[in-house]
Amino acid sequence: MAKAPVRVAVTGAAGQIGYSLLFRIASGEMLGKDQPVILQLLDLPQAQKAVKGVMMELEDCAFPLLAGMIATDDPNVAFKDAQVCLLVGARPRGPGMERKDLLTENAKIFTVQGAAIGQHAAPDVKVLVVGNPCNTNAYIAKEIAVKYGRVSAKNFTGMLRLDHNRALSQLAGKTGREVSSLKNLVVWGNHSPTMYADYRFTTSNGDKVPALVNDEAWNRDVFLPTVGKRGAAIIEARGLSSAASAANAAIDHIRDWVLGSNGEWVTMGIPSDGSYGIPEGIIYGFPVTTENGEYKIVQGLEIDQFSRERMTHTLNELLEERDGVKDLLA
Ligand SMILES: NC(=O)c1ccc[n+]([C@@H]2O[C@H](COP(=O)([O-])OP(=O)(O)OC[C@H]3O[C@@H](n4cnc5c(N)ncnc54)[C@H](O)[C@@H]3O)[C@@H](O)[C@H]2O)c1
Ligand SMILES: O=C(O)C[C@H](O)C(=O)O
Repeated sequence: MAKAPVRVAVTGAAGQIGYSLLFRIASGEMLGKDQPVILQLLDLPQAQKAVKGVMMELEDCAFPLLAGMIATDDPNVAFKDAQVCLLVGARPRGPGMERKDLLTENAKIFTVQGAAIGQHAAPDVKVLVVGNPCNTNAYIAKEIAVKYGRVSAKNFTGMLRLDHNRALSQLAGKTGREVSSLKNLVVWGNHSPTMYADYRFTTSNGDKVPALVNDEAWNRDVFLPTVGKRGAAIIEARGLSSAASAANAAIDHIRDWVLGSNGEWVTMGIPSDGSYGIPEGIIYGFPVTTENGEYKIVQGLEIDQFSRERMTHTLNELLEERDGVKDLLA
């Protein structure tokens, strides 16, 4: 018997990430090749004409799994009964900006959308925030949504998967190993240059990646800055922020969350439960495994002095961002 369709809300549907994302969701790459979806597309009033154009193209693909779609500029309509919400719509940064420079402007979007999700989404909704600064925007949406008592704080996540994928590719290049052979990588903390991509536990076909790399200077001087500043390098090269790779990471994040990671570690920005000394509630990149629609933090990893310094540095930035938005949450 055919499965019931899943309602997927996507914000910023007329934007560049939206254009890379929607067709892949509708073709079954996110929720499975046997899972019909209904797309609930949100964008600003002035973008509705462009959203209609995207919907015409979706229609022209004749995707067998696309069971319906709506476009709206009303968050209460977009999130109604949504089981998956991809919060992409927000202003992107330009050259010379840091993601946290977007906070004042973008934060308000997530207060409104958090309230709409809290009131209208399915109680077990899974939310991924892509719009920057994504950790703190996810924090805002979570804090507001849970006030309505229907949805669960643990289901609000921020996107660290692009950083995870970037780190995998850099390590594959350095070691000459295939990306698919690399296991047990983690990116701790904030989606910002302070993030800490940590390959101390990474293996490739049973070999330890730190031994294959065997170059501590490369870790500090090349790997960490390359992964941390990759978003800015793309803006510099393209004149626009990453889009297809961001959409790809969003697909990876939700697919693994819903369908399971088969025991493999993936990085998700999730509300801390206090693990590794990270204060509860902060949306922080952790190594997780996923099964049956739930994630579990990988426990028991040794944190050496260098790692603790890096983890604290990225945490401090998140604490500062949280302080910067506390008035919005009062
Ligand atoms: N977390 C990550 O790894 C990651 C990666 C890439 C981009 N991003 C972020 O994703 C966001 C979107 O990037 P983009 O390149 O698609 O931008 P874009 O400017 O191409 O598109 C943004 C879309 O969002 C819409 N929008 C703005 N405010 C909205 C609101 N209140 N409700 C609904 N829609 C709204 C705009 O009308 C536009 O259609 C940016 O904040 C960018 O920095 C995050
Ligand atoms: O860097 C940006 O502003 C966009 C995005 O967060 C990225 O990492 O590519």
